[in-house]
Amino acid sequence: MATNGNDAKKQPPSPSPLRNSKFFQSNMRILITGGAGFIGSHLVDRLMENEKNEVIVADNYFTGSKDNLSKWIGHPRFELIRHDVTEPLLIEVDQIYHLACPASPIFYKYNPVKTIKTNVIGTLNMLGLAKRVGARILLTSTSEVYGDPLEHPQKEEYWGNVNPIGVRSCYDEGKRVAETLMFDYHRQHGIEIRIARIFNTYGPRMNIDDGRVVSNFIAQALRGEPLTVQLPGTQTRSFCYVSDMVDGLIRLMEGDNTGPINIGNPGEFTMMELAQTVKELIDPKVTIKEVENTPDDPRQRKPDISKAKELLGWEPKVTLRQGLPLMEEDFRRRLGVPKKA
Ligand SMILES: NC(=O)c1ccc[n+]([C@@H]2O[C@H](COP(=O)([O-])OP(=O)(O)OC[C@H]3O[C@@H](n4cnc5c(N)ncnc54)[C@H](O)[C@@H]3O)[C@@H](O)[C@H]2O)c1
Ligand SMILES: O=c1ccn([C@@H]2O[C@H](COP(=O)(O)OP(=O)(O)O[C@H]3OC[C@@H](O)[C@H](O)[C@H]3O)[C@@H](O)[C@H]2O)c(=O)[nH]1
Repeated sequence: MATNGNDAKKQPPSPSPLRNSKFFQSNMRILITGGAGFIGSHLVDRLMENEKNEVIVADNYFTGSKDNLSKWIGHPRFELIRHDVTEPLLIEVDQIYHLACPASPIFYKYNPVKTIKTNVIGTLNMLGLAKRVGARILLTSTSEVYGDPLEHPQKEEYWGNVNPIGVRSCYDEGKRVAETLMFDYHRQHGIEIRIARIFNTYGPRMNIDDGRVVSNFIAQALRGEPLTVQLPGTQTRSFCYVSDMVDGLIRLMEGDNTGPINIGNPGEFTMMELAQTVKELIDPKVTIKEVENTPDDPRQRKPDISKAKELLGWEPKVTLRQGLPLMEEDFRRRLGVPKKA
């Protein structure tokens, strides 16, 4: 008999039979797609702290690097696979953190068709894997699903204001479809899903020429170049330090709520305020240069994190003024610009 595709009460598939193997098994085998990237590599560090975890990273190194994982290469509980998520992956795991996707606008716009494939086919492949082995899967979605929001701050119930045919759509709409796929697999196949809507996150290990605003301003200040504030400069973002983000993602994965749940720091700054703060912290002599913006840049963004507080017992701890110097230290080391005594 055909199954009812909309049966929300359907049970999830049973976990991998390898759980009962006579060979040594860690308690939890965790796949992190995009684990060689910025957030992914910090997540690897945190999950590897637990001796009961075995961590497998699958990454195509488009924006990530083996350098971010160098301390784990060769570790018996760690495995690194060069793999593009637009191709199927056949392995046995208990949990999947699905992060693979370029995140900086300059990188996701570089090959928009590939960005859509990564979000749609990549998420389908990872859901197929979750279904086959009975794994729980967490998607790192984004505040960009709210587009240029007409509600402020953004609650999870807000459906967003997204241009479907613009230059950011490959990412925004790609992530929206990825969320849809997650819920359809959940309803139709009983897959255990978790969706995090991540707001702008920063910290050590961001690519120096990543193109995102915090890394741009810090690198520019250290190189003695003008800070490029894109017009009008009054647009706002809310910046979350990476350790807080990793904490939120793990709580979401381990908890009972599917989400979507906003994970971000509600502290809101204009880009001009951010530039002034970086200037003051790193080098008061650097100048600020106003430059053209890119199409469809959201004018305001700030998460309502009531759900994360209530359902995950999570809220960010690191303020922007505490986090920026930690990132400055990492950038100084990588750029070879020591702090003057
Ligand atoms: N950092 C943020 O502010 C932010 C905000 C919202 C959402 N997110 C989401 O969090 C995740 C991680 O972001 P990040 O800031 O660490 O970015 P990142 O670019 O540093 O990491 C992305 C990783 O995915 C890999 N990747 C890209 N396409 C792939 C593919 N087809 N197959 C396999 N690997 C692939 C890259 O090589 C990289 O290692 C992304 O899904 C992103 O959309 C990030
Ligand atoms: O040099 C710069 C770069 C950027 N900006 C401005 O800074 C703001 C933030 O831009 P970013 O490129 O850092 O990031 P965005 O907020 O546009 O997208 C980000 O948020 C959601 C995530 O899903 C994306 O992965 C992430 O890149 C924009 O208003 C942009 O115009 C500058 O003023 N100067």
